[in-house]
Amino acid sequence: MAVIEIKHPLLAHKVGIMRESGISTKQFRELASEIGNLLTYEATRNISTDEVEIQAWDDSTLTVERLKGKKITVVPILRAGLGMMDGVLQLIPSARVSVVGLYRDEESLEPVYYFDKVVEDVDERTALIVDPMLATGGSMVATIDLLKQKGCKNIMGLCLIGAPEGAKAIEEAHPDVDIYVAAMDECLNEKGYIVPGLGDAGDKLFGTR
Ligand SMILES: O=P(O)(O)OC[C@H]1O[C@H](OP(=O)(O)OP(=O)(O)O)[C@H](O)[C@@H]1O
Ligand SMILES: O=c1cc[nH]c(=O)[nH]1
Ligand SMILES: [Mg+2]
Repeated sequence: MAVIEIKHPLLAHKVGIMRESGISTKQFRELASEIGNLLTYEATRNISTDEVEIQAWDDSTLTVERLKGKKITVVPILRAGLGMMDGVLQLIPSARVSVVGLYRDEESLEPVYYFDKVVEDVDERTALIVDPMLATGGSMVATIDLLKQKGCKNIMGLCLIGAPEGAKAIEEAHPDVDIYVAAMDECLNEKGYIVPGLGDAGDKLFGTR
């Protein structure tokens, strides 16, 4: 199963608020970041830790676990992915950030590449792609393609909302990649928007349109 819906009352509550018409930019941003944080907690359940020795409070030597935080790169897909990024970095502050710029052509719904700045040692890191919407899946597939071309071998994704069409696209193109979503919705409408969805996540995060 490449796309995993995380069922949790906190996520359901927060996604429900994000779907309301007239939500403020401020509240939409806060919720996108909070859900990014909660999804990170779930998605990182099985990432590896190192054992390190510390000097404990009573001067004894203690072996504790440390996250291999420097081995993760967070990959926001511009623009809307930036809205989830801070919530992810709150939990993994030492992660490096790699940015991928794509927008979806409104007519063809195909992803159009315009920028990337991916960390040089991405082949040694786990990539955590963040983007609120998995609609046709084209933008996520293109980002995974790009990261794999650069040598990245471990890739996960975090999205607020997924559509079955996007899940199918990921499972066909990249069955090795797990995408964690806070809600799996019903379908896409004739314009490629997720139904019920929450509208245009980028516009709501950036206050455009
Ligand atoms: O699964 P897909 O069909 O590819 O659609 C999802 C993409 O569409 C949105 O970005 P958009 O193109 O609106 O760009 P923006 O973030 O700059 O608003 C969203 O943030 C995803 O990147
Ligand atoms: O529903 C959707 C689909 C793509 N992009 C969005 O922002 N929303
Ligand atoms: Mg947009």
